[in-house]
Amino acid sequence: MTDHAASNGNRMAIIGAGSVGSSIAFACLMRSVVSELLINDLDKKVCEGQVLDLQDAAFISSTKVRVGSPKDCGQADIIVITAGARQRPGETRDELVQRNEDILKSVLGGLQPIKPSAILILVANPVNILTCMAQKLSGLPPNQVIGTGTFLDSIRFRGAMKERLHVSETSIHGPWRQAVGGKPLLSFEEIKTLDTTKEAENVARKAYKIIDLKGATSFGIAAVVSELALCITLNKLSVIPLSTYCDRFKACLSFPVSLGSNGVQRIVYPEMSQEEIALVESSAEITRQACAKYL
Ligand SMILES: NC(=O)c1ccc[n+]([C@@H]2O[C@H](COP(=O)([O-])OP(=O)(O)OC[C@H]3O[C@@H](n4cnc5c(N)ncnc54)[C@H](O)[C@@H]3O)[C@@H](O)[C@H]2O)c1
Repeated sequence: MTDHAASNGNRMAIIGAGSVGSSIAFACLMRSVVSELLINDLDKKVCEGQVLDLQDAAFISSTKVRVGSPKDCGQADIIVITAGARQRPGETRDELVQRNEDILKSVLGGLQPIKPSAILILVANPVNILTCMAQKLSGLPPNQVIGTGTFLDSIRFRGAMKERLHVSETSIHGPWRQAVGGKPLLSFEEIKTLDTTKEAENVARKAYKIIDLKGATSFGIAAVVSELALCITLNKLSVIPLSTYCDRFKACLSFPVSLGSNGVQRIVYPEMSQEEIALVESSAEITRQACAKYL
């Protein structure tokens, strides 16, 4: 099925038309993932400018684009929230929490009543915490509220491995203990000689490197969200690492999930060592503490 065939009848709303929101809109437009794209931003001037610019690109798409009011956006099938304070150079994700919590609260309030079958995608950071907050405040079932999680990090990892192994990103199922064509990644000669800690750090640092160089990241996350939208509209049930509520750890964390028209269908927990489980538990505890006021 072509990307074009996915668009039939679906409507997507993007809240926040800054670097990330406008790039997501452009990626979704180019892939015709929905029939109609609504864009909303507190800054009405910027929002109108982005819509007019996107409309110029729509001649090679089957998607129509327009400005949407918060209420219109609340009735979309897929609602993407990018409205948020941008991460400043050197700022940690946690320092963004308070600024972005206030914005999210006001965005969710404006969208109400949200279409009961809508899938809400959180992009603004820190994504696990905002996903937890949106699960509590949106009124939607938790499986319909997801965050982009570590999908982009996983794409970056696969991109780095592609360079080493000369195989397509889509044939690499990371991280380390996973496989390429059924062969464990760590058993490849090219990988055995790698400093895996350094390689993992490079992947984790890439967002900061881009922010240092150009002030923000936008294209990678745009491609990621267009892919999530396709999974939803086509009910693909692809397994992707996303932020979701993990009953096992009692927190919103990024784990591989199958994603379809109803949102998260199942969580696929990988085999984990005791050391890895302890690391996840400690992340879960930090996330739980940050979310405690919403539980
Ligand atoms: N999940 C990821 O991998 C990922 C990647 C890149 C960026 N981000 C995050 O995405 C967010 C946005 O980044 P950006 O570079 O687009 O920032 P930006 O400053 O360019 O855009 C944010 C936009 O949100 C708008 N906005 C603020 N409050 C609003 C409200 N209440 N209603 C509607 N619009 C509102 C602003 O007017 C602005 O246009 C940040 O939190 C950033 O950290 C996440």
